[in-house]
Amino acid sequence: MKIPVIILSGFLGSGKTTLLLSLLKESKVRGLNPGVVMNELGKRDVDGYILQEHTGTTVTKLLDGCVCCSRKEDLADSLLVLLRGRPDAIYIELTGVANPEEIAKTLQETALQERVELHFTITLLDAENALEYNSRLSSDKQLVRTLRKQLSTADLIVVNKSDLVEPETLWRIEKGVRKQNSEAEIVYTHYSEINLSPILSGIIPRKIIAPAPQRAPQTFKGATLKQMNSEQGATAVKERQEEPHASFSQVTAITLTIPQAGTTMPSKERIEAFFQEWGDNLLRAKGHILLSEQEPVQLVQYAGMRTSWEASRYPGMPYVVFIGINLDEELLADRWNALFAP
Ligand SMILES: Nc1nc2c(ncn2[C@@H]2O[C@H](COP(=O)(O)OP(=O)(O)OP(=O)(O)O)[C@@H](O)[C@H]2O)c(=O)[nH]1
Repeated sequence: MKIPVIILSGFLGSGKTTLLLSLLKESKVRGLNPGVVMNELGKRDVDGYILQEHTGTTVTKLLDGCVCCSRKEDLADSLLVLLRGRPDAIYIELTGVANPEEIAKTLQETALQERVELHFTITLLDAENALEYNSRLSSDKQLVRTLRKQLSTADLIVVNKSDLVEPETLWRIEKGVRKQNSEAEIVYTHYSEINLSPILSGIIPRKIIAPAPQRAPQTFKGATLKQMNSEQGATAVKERQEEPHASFSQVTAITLTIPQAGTTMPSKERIEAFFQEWGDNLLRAKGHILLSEQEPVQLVQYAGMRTSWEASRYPGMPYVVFIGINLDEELLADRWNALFAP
């Protein structure tokens, strides 16, 4: 029996890891033993640590590049290693700038095609920012094309962060999504809360001899915008360019540590203002910072121009990964270090 693979795709900060956490918790309830691959553009593994801390799950981490282009071979190798552990399913969380179509092709490679099959591709959207992507990212044409691919190849599109927008915005998002994908189910939610039954349906612990997994009828629940039927504006856009290409060209990930001796720790507000300073150039930041000896380490996340903080048990050296478009690395590092000047 082929091992079902679920791909989690979606732009930076759209809620993929939040969904993966739910998927792992639900898998545990169902007695499933999934293998998990997480790909990060940066050199540090923020999300893998979050998963380990919250679910105890061991994750295969592919850092410092994108498995749909620069690190393509690594994905196939990692999957082969994971398969040795005979998982019930494999969940792959892609970077926010990956094209899921390339991952589907990897699964078709000779060494893998008899052993795994694509079960679901789920693409998440950040409702608060989705409508701005085309203009904000317009300097990177490959990236804009990749974001379209994330939509057109999805079986399920999760419009997340709907707590941050008016219903009118959701209608406009649905209209835009339908231009790329006329068939996928679209659900509206926050904190990636969706009904996971249709996704996990038919995936049964291997110790119980199971038939091949079947997709359940697509009853994802959540809030679907019922009045909008798929015929309205439903012109699926076909990409002409078929050959493989990089999924982005101007996105970089820069990891900065916290200056050590003789430093002053800035307040949370100063760090938040620092993120905002970079405007559209800073797409995402995440890491672990110790703000004072009296407080626990903080997991800081900057996504969709909002910053959130959470206590963490991360024991290592503090750092922050910055992911941006046309970011000036030297300037970023200089200004970052200046934040900690005594
Ligand atoms: N307000 C709000 N915040 C959310 C929601 N879903 C996720 N977040 C927050 O958004 C941030 C990014 O969420 P992640 O799940 O890490 O997003 P991601 O897609 O995995 O991010 P990358 O892998 O870095 O691209 C975190 O701080 C989440 O807590 C939501 O529905 N509403």
